Amino acid sequence: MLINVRNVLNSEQLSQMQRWLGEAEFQDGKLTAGKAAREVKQNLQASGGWQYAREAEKLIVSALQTSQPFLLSARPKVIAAPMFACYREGMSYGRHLDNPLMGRSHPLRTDVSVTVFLNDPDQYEGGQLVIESDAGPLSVKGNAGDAVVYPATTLHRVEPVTAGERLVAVTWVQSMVRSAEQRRILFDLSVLTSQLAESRHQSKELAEKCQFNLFRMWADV
Ligand SMILES: O=C(O)CCC(=O)C(=O)O
Ligand SMILES: [Fe+2]
Repeated sequence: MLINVRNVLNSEQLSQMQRWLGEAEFQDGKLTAGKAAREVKQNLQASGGWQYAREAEKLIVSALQTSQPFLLSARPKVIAAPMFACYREGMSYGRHLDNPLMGRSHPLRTDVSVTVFLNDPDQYEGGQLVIESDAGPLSVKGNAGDAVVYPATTLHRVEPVTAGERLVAVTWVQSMVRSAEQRRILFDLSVLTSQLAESRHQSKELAEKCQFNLFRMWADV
């Protein structure tokens, strides 16, 4: 399931992020890539020495933690510290698969990948995030503040930026529900429950009962 979550960051949070990023020092993104990804990764990333690194990570994680569509689609158990990437003219990230585990001392299993767009799509040309699916490639270019959430089990790439600059935060989630298929069912049931609640339909409780009991059955906490 690929979902586009609107307005994970509000305009105030977005301006704050952009101010902080204005002070960031960027370094070669290959420094944080696994062996295979290194060969296709051509971008820049905010360095660990960036004075606002911790605040920026916290802002993204807490914004995700308060977004209902994100919580219902990803069912996060742990959210990794986000990385802040910048793609300038000519930069791209070729077709790759994200590492299955991230972090050394407390490894996190990457079930879900997340990109939060930090500037508007009219500020760069190219730079689409392209996710391969059984139905063919899905190409995304989100508005500033939106996030795209997709299974980390998919091959994906970032098309070359041909003009301007693309700014994103990327992170990964270890989900309480490991299976993407099960997460999809739970998400659909949560949508169904709220639609039935809105129309005050008598079956709302039954839909919610199915959602809750399947979550209880599948959750690994
Ligand atoms: O920039 C993006 O949207 C995704 C980048 C990516 O695939 C990665 O960092 O592994
Ligand atoms: Fe990736």
